[in-house]
Amino acid sequence: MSKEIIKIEDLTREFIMGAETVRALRGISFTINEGEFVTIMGSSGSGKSTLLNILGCLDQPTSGIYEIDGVKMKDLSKNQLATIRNEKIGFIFQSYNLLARTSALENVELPLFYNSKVSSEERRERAIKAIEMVGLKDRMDHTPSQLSGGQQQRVAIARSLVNNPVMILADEATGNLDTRTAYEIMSIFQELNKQGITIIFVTHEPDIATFSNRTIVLKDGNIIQDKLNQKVQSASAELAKLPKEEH
Ligand SMILES: Nc1ncnc2c1ncn2[C@@H]1O[C@H](COP(=O)(O)OP(=O)(O)OP(=O)(O)O)[C@@H](O)[C@H]1O
Repeated sequence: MSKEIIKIEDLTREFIMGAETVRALRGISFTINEGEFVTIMGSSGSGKSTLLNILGCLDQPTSGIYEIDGVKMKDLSKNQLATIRNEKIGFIFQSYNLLARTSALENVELPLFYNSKVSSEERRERAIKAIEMVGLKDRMDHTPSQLSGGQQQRVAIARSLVNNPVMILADEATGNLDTRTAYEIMSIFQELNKQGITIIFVTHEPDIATFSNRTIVLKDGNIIQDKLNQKVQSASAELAKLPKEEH
């Protein structure tokens, strides 16, 4: 049986806005096993980003339990949470969040600068390996402005991998990309998932969710659906079906 990596129980998050309380999450519960590829869907304002921020230890719930690998996040200090964020979780955002005047390789090396156990040689080696995994070795000296959107997102994926995270959290990671590029990125995620990395992926797009194994749907801060996808599509197979690009 696979190991439970995430456990959420009766989780709430409220924001006090003057006299009003916004109940962004209203007591949700689920578990995620190691190796799952989960998409989180729901309309605007349903609580997706709030949930992802809590899962990424960027925010604390108002009440309820959040455990990673059996450890309760609310028992940890700020420093311990920062270590978990840096060593266990890879983050990928819609807007790539790369440093502008810095090469792809140096962007990927960045998370390792905070890891005093890693020497500069090892840092470089690991960054090159991560860049290779996303198929960008021939572009590693380019800065973000010299790369396409899809290539920039690959750099961001490589950066998220360099610390060997146990899970990747992605927030609308294909939101700025055309269909072909989005499918290319999804095929990289599927490949990483095959290698055992747990992926939690927030998206608005139902076709993107078909590439994951399980979909959780939020509405007004509640889970209204949580089910395994009966037919998981292969992103590389779907990519091959798209009309050829014209140049
Ligand atoms: N920092 C905050 N302060 C006050 N209210 C907030 C805050 N963050 C989120 N909210 C509110 O919580 C609710 C859920 O927001 P959230 O950003 O999680 O939704 P979402 O599903 O990610 O939406 P979108 O798809 O538009 O990004 C919304 O009503 C939002 O206005």
